[in-house]
Amino acid sequence: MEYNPNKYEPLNLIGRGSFGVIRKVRRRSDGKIYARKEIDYKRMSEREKKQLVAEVNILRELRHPHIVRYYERDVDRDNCLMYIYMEYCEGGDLAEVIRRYKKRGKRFAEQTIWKYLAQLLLALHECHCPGSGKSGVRPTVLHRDLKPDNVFLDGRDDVKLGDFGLSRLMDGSEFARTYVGTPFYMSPELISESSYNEKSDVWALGCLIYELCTLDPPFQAKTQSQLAMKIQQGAVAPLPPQYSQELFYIIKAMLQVNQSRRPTTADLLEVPMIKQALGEEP
Ligand SMILES: CNC(=O)c1c(C)[nH]c(/C=C2\C(=O)Nc3ccc(Cl)cc32)c1C
Repeated sequence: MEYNPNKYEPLNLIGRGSFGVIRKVRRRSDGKIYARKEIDYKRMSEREKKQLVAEVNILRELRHPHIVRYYERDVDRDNCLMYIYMEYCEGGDLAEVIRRYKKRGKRFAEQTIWKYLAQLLLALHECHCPGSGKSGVRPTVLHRDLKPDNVFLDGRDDVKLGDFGLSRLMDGSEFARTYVGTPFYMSPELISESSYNEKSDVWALGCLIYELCTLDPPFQAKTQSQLAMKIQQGAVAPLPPQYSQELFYIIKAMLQVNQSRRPTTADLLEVPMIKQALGEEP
């Protein structure tokens, strides 16, 4: 399909992914608003380009109410740019909301945290257990980069998992080069260099839910080696008193250092409080 520069009207920049920018765009034919990720593949190796295309093809098939929808892609060969057109989430990313709450001394309501946890579990379950939802059978997709910056809010205050698995494109070295910020959500098994798996996504989700309660990650340190030690010890400080023991219990279960004792998304979706939080879903 030939690149059509006039199909979408570029609007303002709204975000920055780990290898490209996100721009708000308007489709000229019907005025509909989308988010466009603009990937500069000038410096990518042939292998990475092939992986990127394969990755986008898998991600385009992920159809779920709590996964940011991929619509189409386009390639501007003259400028070595790949455009990925996705669902626009007017609430922005969760990292920005956490920053805002911290600045204003606000806290998330416990009910909201259960709702976000339940919705993100459904999204992760759709990725980990292909064919569990309505979409057809396909390979397991591991998110690998679950963090507040990659969770987006729509206009109804529902959360959507975004920026899928593209970090998998980088092999060890490049991922390190491309990865920005401190790996607060890195799991113990990733630190001990065993393989990343579904339980590593559950660990990252546990870190994210803990951060919604305290507005800080569960493990923090001045240096990466001190951070690694804290993660491998796995000591989780209590939540602020306004939150229930049930919430703390589920977070501690997700932050089990021993991944064989960590619950799967299927296990967690059976928890009564999670079922109750989903009960409100249409
Ligand atoms: C300040 N930026 C924002 O408020 C913001 C808004 C309104 N939307 C976004 C981001 C996305 C958005 O709206 N849709 C997306 C699909 C995939 C990815 Cl990786 C990101 C987005 C952002 C970062």
